[in-house]
Amino acid sequence: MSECVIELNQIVKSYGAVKAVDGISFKVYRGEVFGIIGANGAGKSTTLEIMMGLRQPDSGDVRVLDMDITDEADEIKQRIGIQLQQTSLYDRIKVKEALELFRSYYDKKRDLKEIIDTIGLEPYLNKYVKNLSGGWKQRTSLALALINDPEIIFLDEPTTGLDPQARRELWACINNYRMEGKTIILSTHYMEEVQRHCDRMAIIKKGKLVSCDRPSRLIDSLDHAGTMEDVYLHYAVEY
Ligand SMILES: Nc1ncnc2c1ncn2[C@@H]1O[C@H](COP(=O)(O)OP(=O)(O)OP(=O)(O)O)[C@@H](O)[C@H]1O
Repeated sequence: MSECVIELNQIVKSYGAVKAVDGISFKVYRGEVFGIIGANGAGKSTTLEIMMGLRQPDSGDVRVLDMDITDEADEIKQRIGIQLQQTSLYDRIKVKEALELFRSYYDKKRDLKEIIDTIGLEPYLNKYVKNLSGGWKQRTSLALALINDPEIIFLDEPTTGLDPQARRELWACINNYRMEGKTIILSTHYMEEVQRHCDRMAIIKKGKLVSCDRPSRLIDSLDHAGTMEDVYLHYAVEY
């Protein structure tokens, strides 16, 4: 078994009366592409944000790269990469400026030219982020998540709203980094992406983990399930 790089143990997080995460535990291993799926409001983003160190859980333990997420937050942030859901934060600056700004945040830096070439950003460097299409915005934010050559890359719905070609191209970029042995953790609403690209996945329903396994094993475990969409409808949806 490869090394465990993330361990969540009984995580709970409420926003006022809303229990967004309700006792979630799972492990992620080095080199995995790990998907998190669930209906709108199930608690995927909150779970991701807790793993990224952006939110404190009310209770439970989170270990990332064998460090405590609260005590060793600074060291962890140097070794992970984060791509949030589409944000207007960087709309007013150019792609090149965003890359340079992010680069200044980190001690360890990956070669910028190599990232730009791999992701194909060269023609867009002098464009304002706000003027890019959705696909190029997402590629820019993937580039930003890679700037410190992270061991773990977190992607919150990286392909939402993209057309099929842009989704395919973004996955080609993500798979490049998977081949280097990076651990990739993402949330998505696209079940065919999970089936095709994820080694394992967690299904969250109303803040609870209802299943965590390989897509093929989840499909095989259900009578009459042929696709991940059948698995999603069985586990994640409330009728
Ligand atoms: N900052 C916040 N303040 C109050 N409630 C919040 C906040 N963030 C999330 N919630 C609520 O917590 C619950 C879980 O939200 P979360 O964004 O984690 O779900 P999600 O599975 O990522 O949803 P989606 O697929 O729509 O992005 C939802 O009921 C949401 O309305």
